[in-house]
Amino acid sequence: MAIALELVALTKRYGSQRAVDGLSLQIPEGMFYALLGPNGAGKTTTLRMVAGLLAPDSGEALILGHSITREPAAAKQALAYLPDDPLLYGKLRPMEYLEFVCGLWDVPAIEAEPRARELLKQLGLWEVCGQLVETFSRGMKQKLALAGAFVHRPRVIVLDEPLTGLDAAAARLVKDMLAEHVAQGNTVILTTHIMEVAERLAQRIGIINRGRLVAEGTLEQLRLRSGEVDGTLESVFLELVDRQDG
Ligand SMILES: Nc1ncnc2c1ncn2[C@@H]1O[C@H](COP(=O)(O)OP(=O)(O)OP(=O)(O)O)[C@@H](O)[C@H]1O
Repeated sequence: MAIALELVALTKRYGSQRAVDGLSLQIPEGMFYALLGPNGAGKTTTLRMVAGLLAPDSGEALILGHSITREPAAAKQALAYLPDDPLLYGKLRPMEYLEFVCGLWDVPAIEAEPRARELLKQLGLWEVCGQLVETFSRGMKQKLALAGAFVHRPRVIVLDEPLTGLDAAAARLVKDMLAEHVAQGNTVILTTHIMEVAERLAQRIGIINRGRLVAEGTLEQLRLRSGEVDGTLESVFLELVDRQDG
């Protein structure tokens, strides 16, 4: 099976601090993968390098075998990245925004329009289609940004804290959409502080702390590694991070 995302000794420093410190990881295609870590562990910095928004000091990230630094066009073709603070254009309406995004990805207009409509309906934004994005609540903006990430059917979707700020119904909807995307053979990689999300949805989990990979595997493998054989992901996570800090 193809490797959806490979990190090879990825490193980023801010001054003397190593925000990401020689991170290596392989995530096979068709997987729901959760990246966990305490505040400041280096998750957002890692994802920004994966998306090609931040240059690594050394090492590299490959999407489906294409280096984001050396072959950015090929790497980005299969990738969607949803940041934790997505930038939307306030003066556009939802359909205009999605048409704009489809244009960036060369999605033919004949496919773009029904796909955008389907996503807006799915995410409960169809009723507000006539409104400018600047009038949207934070949760509505987040749902529209998510529609923008899904609209070109990316094989690999990378999301930074996608559930923050969503109400219970919206969070359920987004979790279902992500699970469905994986069921169709695509790859979802997300960061979250919500342990229940990682515990219930992720097939594999990576834990990072201080820019380094502390442990990686299925929940069962992480339980064995931590010694918390019947533990919740929360207790396994806290034990593994504590051990590295200690
Ligand atoms: N632009 C920047 N300049 C200086 N330091 C930065 C910058 N961005 C991040 N850092 C530092 O890099 C480290 C990793 O930050 P990062 O945002 O990647 O962590 P995170 O795991 O996403 O945290 P959180 O869970 O709080 O969102 C932190 O110590 C942070 O202070």
